[in-house]
Amino acid sequence: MTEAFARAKINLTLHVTGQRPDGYHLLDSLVVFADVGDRVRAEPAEALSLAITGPQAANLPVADDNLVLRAARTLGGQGARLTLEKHLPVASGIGGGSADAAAALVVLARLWQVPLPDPAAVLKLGADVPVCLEGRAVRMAGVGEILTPLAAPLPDGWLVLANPGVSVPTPPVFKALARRDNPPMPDDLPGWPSVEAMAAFLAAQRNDLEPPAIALAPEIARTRAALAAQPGCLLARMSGSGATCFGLFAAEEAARAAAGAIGAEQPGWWVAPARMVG
Ligand SMILES: C[C@](O)(CO)[C@H](O)COP(=O)(O)OP(=O)(O)OC[C@H]1O[C@@H](n2ccc(N)nc2=O)[C@H](O)[C@@H]1O
Ligand SMILES: Nc1ncnc2c1ncn2[C@@H]1O[C@H](COP(=O)(O)OP(=O)(O)OP(=O)(O)O)[C@@H](O)[C@H]1O
Repeated sequence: MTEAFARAKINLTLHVTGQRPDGYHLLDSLVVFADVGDRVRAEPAEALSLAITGPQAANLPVADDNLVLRAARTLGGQGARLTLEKHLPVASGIGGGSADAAAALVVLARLWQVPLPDPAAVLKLGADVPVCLEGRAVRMAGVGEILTPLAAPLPDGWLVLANPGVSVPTPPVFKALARRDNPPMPDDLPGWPSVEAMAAFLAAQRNDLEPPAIALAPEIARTRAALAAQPGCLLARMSGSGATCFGLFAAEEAARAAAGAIGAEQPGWWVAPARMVG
């Protein structure tokens, strides 16, 4: 049996800087990971099969187009018994499906003793699959395929992820953008000696998908506000195309207290404290 962790992807910034003729948007995004995620397991078997378990399994029916099965087919589609333990909310802006696809590629390449697919085939699985396969903090550009490692290590920090329970499909959010030619981040990203310094930098950046996503799902504004109101929250913003928002914290205790407080106020929300990793 072989297993991989599929970490949540967080867009600390997400600038939409243009659009290609095929409709895909050009991005400039600072991506990190949160130490919370799904698990993908693979065991040898004659045929290819998938079972989904875990607390979010009920929101993801087993279907042929599950990204885990699409990833398996990209690798050749031999036999394997796959299990996806689903913890991350579905269609929520933290790349759960993309992280699962990347984890499936890793476990199946190991099981079948085959190389990982070429970058174009990885990108075809989804714009967030290359960054999830990379699995560390990067500046992400192009439509998601240009990944530049950061010049300096990430500062120690904590995230609180909060999702109000609305699933937000990505295409309508991009479609509802007012402008597609927004400015990128500065050419050179500074190093951040502390998470406070990182938060000060982030405060001057944006997620350009936040206004259109809030127009489609107003609960997102309430989610971001609930995070921003917590003691110790340095910055609150939406990730990806939403609806999950993150709060950035310096201390584990403050992050855990914030997650507890929001969870108590909003029992229907998905809330998770997690170390920022990359
Ligand atoms: C918003 C982000 O999560 C930011 O990290 C990603 O760009 C989206 O990644 P993803 O969900 O893996 O995206 P895909 O499954 O490839 O695309 C979903 C849809 O999002 C839109 N899309 C996605 C990526 C991109 N650079 N431009 C786009 O316009 C397209 O309408 C596409 O049909
Ligand atoms: N293993 C999977 N986990 C989650 N969603 C999946 C999976 N396989 C296929 N999907 C489909 O992919 C869609 C996007 O799911 P996902 O959870 O990756 O969205 P997301 O978090 O908004 O992603 P991103 O941040 O990359 O835009 C869902 O609508 C779902 O039906």
